[in-house]
Amino acid sequence: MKISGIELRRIDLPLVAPFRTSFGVEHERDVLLVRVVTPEAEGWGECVAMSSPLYSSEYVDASVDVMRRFLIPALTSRPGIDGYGVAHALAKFKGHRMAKTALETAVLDAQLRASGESFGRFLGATAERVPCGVSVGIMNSIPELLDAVDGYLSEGYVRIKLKIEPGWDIEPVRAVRERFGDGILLQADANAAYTLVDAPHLAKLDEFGLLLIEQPLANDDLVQHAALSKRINTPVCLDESIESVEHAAAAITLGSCSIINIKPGRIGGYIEARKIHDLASAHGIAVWCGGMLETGIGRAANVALAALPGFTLPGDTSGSSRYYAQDVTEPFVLDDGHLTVPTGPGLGVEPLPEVLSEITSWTEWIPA
Ligand SMILES: O=C(O)CCC(=O)N[C@@H](C(=O)O)c1ccccc1
Repeated sequence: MKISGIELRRIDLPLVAPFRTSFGVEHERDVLLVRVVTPEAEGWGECVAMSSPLYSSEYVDASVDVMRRFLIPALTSRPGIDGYGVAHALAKFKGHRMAKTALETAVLDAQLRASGESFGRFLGATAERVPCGVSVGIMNSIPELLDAVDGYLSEGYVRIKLKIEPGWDIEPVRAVRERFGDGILLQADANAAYTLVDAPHLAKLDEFGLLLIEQPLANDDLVQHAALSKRINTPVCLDESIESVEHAAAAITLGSCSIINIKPGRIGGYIEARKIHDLASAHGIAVWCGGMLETGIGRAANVALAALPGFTLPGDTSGSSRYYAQDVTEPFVLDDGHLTVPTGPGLGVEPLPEVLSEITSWTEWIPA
């Protein structure tokens, strides 16, 4: 396909409630969307970078800059490109995986809308719907946490993920276990808030039968997580540390984790995500699809990815209403704890024009 031009668009979406993690509190999302225009079709992608470089080094303003100055010219200067060619064309530019993922997704979406193939079928999805977990932020009190968890379980979520940090870990997990029993699927996400010194403390989580503890140690570590994995019984899952299939191979070789949270934006795209899925499956490592508070654009792609056979654990593929009163696309609505994989060409969803114009804060057209 020859790209005619690419539109960058920032949209403002307030969250239905503040979302607190060990690295900060989110009240709204300043989301960067990408629209790739070709003679055959248009395609959409979502950049999951946050407004500040707190989850990783990427942030929205930097994504706009690197796309405008380096990534988009590298794509539009080519006589033709397809989804498989994007990562190769952008490889010479270091990092900025979330920006690269948004562009690759938009090119793939255009390509697939032109060919009539769904994103899920392209990736190798084998399920028509996926079981959904939900991520629960750090709260001001245990009662507030229990009310939130009660509400999500009532909505049908099949797995609860609790954000933890030093001072908010053992007691919240204990309270949820005592209130809701051993039957609910429960896991914890530390977002790199601990060090190996905390190993004995983290071992106290072992009594609660958690599915996993996600990224307990530094965001770029593999070696210390391997040491921690030998000192606690709760399975270690990596998120921030895995930025490529090479990282995943190293983590598996070192024994750094037994579960991987696959977040396409973090690793540079859905094609790289499928590589990690295939590698992990070959090693008996379970994977699940993480989330970055995506709008329906990124959510559609994540739900398609989560339908691949190796995604054996419920992901952070919540319904749109977990974060947004009004999504930029038709909302993803939980049905019996599951979301249906879109079956239309490409992502199978697109922004609602009236909503998009209302929430757009900035847009720029970059011609080929
Ligand atoms: O449901 C979602 O999309 C969010 C899932 C979630 O907890 N994401 C976490 C994470 O570290 O995995 C996150 C929160 C805020 C910002 C970035 C990441």
